[in-house]
Amino acid sequence: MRIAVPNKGRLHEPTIDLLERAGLHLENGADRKLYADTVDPEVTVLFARAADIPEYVSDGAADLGITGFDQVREARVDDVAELLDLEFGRCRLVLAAPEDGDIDAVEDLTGATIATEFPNVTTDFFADTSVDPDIVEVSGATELTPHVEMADAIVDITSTGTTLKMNRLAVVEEVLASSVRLFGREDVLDDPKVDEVRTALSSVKRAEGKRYLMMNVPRDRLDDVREVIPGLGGPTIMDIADGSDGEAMVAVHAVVNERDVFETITDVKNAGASDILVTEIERLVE
Ligand SMILES: Nc1ncnc2c1ncn2[C@@H]1O[C@H](COP(=O)(O)OP(=O)(O)OP(=O)(O)O)[C@@H](O)[C@H]1O
Ligand SMILES: O=P(O)(O)OC[C@H]1O[C@H](OP(=O)(O)OP(=O)(O)O)[C@H](O)[C@@H]1O
Ligand SMILES: [Mg+2]
Repeated sequence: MRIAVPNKGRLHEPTIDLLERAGLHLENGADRKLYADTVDPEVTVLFARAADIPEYVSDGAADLGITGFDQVREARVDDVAELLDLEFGRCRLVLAAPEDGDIDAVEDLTGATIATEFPNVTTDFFADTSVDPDIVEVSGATELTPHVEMADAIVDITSTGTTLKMNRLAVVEEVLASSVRLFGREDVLDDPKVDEVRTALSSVKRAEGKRYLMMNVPRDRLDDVREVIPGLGGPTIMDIADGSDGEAMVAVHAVVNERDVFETITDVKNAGASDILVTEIERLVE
């Protein structure tokens, strides 16, 4: 099983980090190599440009791929299926035009020229509209093209909006919302390894923002404590040896959203819990 992942750029590090956290540790270094083995002898990682990954998966050079949804759409591969939204690399492909110009709506683009690194996504977008502008493919610095009279508008990636603003461009319309996805070629989806990889990656995503809470509770206060633990499924309750004064005690373990931890600690303490421990969770397998 070969997984194609971004070899550089902003998606490289978070992808490697995710594989590591999922337990798919890379064995022989990730830098400047084409391939890396992982702890799983059946799983190899192939490093490729983010834009080439969908094609690698479709062609069979790799079986699974991790890259932006924008790249999957641009590659127009029809034999791959999405397996998981990895929820990072969030950005939008937008149609943008000079702030002080007269393009305020898609309809203003009749006879116009659009510069983009995403000619296919752009073509598909305009196919659903009443206008049919010329599309010019560029390979970078797209935001510059309206200022050098190469284009009237652009379709480009934005996330914070800083680059558009710096170039005095305003969003006319959203073309596509993107984030990084795990996807696979349809003819390998039955391989149990695919599900293993998907489960491992989704277990990391599920654990993000969660904490594991452990505490001791006198048995006769258990109901009060249970009431104040915000539910992500019921807590686990275990008998423990009686307290020093012979009081019957139980251990209560629960998975809690990180943002609820502060309040929950106060609440369970007031309800009678003691020896409260909070730990991070690496993975949460369904
Ligand atoms: N500003 C951004 N915020 C969030 N995600 C982004 C942003 N820019 C790009 N991305 C996502 O990252 C993907 C790859 O972009 P990145 O800039 O890392 O690679 P690249 O420009 O293709 O790299 P290179 O040209 O150096 O190979 C994009 O297709 C998109 O999904
Ligand atoms: O809305 P913002 O936060 O400003 O992000 C948008 C910018 O990010 C990307 O460029 P990147 O930094 O990847 O440089 P690149 O053009 O070299 O790929 C994208 O092409 C935009 O130019
Ligand atoms: Mg880039």
